[in-house]
Amino acid sequence: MVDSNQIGFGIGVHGDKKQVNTVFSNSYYYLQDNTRGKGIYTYDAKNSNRLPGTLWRNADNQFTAKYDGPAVDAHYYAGVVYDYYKNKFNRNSYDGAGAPIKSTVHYGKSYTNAFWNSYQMVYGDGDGSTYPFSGALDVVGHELTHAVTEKTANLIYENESGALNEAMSDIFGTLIEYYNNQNPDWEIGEDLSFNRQGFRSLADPTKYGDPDHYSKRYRGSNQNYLVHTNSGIINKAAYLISEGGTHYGVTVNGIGKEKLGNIFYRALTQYLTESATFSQMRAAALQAATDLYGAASAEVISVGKAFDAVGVN
Ligand SMILES: O=C(O)[C@H](CCc1ccccc1)CC1(C(=O)N[C@@H](Cc2c[nH]c3ccccc23)C(=O)O)CCCC1
Ligand SMILES: [Ca+2]
Ligand SMILES: [Ca+2]
Ligand SMILES: [Zn+2]
Repeated sequence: MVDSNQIGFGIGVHGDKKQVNTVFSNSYYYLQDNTRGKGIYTYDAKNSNRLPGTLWRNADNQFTAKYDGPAVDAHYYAGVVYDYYKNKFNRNSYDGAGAPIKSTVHYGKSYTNAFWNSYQMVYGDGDGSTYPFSGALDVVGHELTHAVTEKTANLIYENESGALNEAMSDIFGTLIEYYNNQNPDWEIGEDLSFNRQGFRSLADPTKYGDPDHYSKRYRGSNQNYLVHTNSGIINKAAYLISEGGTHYGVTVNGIGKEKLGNIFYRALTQYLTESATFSQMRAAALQAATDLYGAASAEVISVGKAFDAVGVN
């Protein structure tokens, strides 16, 4: 029996209709997308902690039940993230060689988080105060960007390199949301909450208690907190590079989202090393901007000003 590529009909976490690429094999339709790299595969943990769980399948290629929603979004949004990296940077999947992209949904019981575990993306259902975690494209982009980072700079997930790791995921999660162009914004996770409040803001990190200047960085020892809060300093610099603004008296001329993406992607893939500091991020971004736009370019000037504005020299 030869497998065949199909197109299924799905309804996402928010009741939004979307087509999903599936495979028909031995009388079942699977959430397997053979049109991108070596495939995108979506699994069901059935509210256990076992990974990856079972490859999602049904008999009619219709993924419209409420229970199907998280799988539909994980599968569809993984395809959007694949397309962003392929179309913008000609990167074929997170490893550049078409690596299969695997996601598991319905992980755990009332699990109110998501993660990349070096092998796959994992999404909880939330605890009733949030939507299931694959229901936000910026979150899916955030998680898959952890995979890209791991295969490139491999930024150590603690202290400043860990905050850089987090910032890269927030920044590219946001750029991917703008690429998809459905209610794009500079917040992370707003699609997961009932009151539209996100987890973090790149435009104004202080909105959620995160620092927007190096002098305000968290210097404690809780690493999971540190990486998710000190990322605000780099997130703010990225926002200023793209959109411009005056921050603590320093004025930055915005150069737009495309150039921000080009500069940060080049920094991530060509210059950052696993133990990079914020200061080394500034140097990497300046070098990337110089490579791309020239030494005395407006882009290089904006990058320098943005890092000045957040106190990173
Ligand atoms: O990928 C990441 O950096 C986060 C991974 C969190 C995690 C870490 C270690 C083991 C398991 C899970 C997940 C996300 C995150 O930023 N989580 C934050 C915020 C958060 C989500 N759910 C929470 C529940 C309680 C407190 C904080 C949170 C965190 O874990 O801090 C990224 C986008 C949204 C979810
Ligand atoms: Ca949005
Ligand atoms: Ca967002
Ligand atoms: Zn993260």
